[in-house]
Amino acid sequence: MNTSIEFEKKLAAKEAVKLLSDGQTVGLGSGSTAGYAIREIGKLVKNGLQIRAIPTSDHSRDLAASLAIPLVDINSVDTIDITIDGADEFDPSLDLIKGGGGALLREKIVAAMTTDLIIIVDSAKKVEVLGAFKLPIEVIPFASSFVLRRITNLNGEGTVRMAGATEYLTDEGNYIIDATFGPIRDPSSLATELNGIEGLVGHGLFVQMARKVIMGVDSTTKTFEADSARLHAGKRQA
Ligand SMILES: O=C[C@H](O)[C@H](O)[C@H](O)COP(=O)(O)O
Repeated sequence: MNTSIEFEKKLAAKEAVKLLSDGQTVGLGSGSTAGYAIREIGKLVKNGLQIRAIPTSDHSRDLAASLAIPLVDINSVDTIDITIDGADEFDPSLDLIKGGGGALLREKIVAAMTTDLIIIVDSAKKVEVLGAFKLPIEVIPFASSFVLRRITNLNGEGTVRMAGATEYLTDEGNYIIDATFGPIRDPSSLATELNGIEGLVGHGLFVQMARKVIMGVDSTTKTFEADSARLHAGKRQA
């Protein structure tokens, strides 16, 4: 484990939870950085913060429950005030690649319901152009070969993620294809192409969804804010 990277993740998490206030419905992201935020939220709840939370993965649900963070069923709410989640890459427009941990489908649904999506990252996640990190794509098992061929048609290359000798399964019982498309200079167009493939239920391109990215860097944090006109266009698309 790289201790300075872990320190940056913790700093970003601590900064993000300052945005929480009583009465909010809060989305809980997935992954190691979001895990630090969930632990911070656990401390705030213990000290009296009154929120209700919606986790984006079974793992985050179990972690939140172990910290006595009140949880609510996503189907019982219309909107989510704020979500704190991690990312695998972010670019200068605050477009993201997510899903390295396989939680992208629920994460994107939660993000689409969220007013303020706050992304917390270490400094290694900042890129000029998305695409060095393989794009996770969630598919129903029945469609995996079909989707792999469609990815090839888009000049990409994909492989089904494995967990030992068998396919990795998401919380929704689906497969993940990790795909490379080279540098993704137009995330919005690639997202549209992928959205049109039958059997593909989600992908890790989060375009025009993040309100802020809070990045830990050395012993401080840096916050990047989305252009709000662009963000509203993205929310309508989601
Ligand atoms: O599926 C996993 C999520 O999208 C994570 O938020 C993402 O992979 C970043 O994870 P980490 O904070 O562990 O780098």
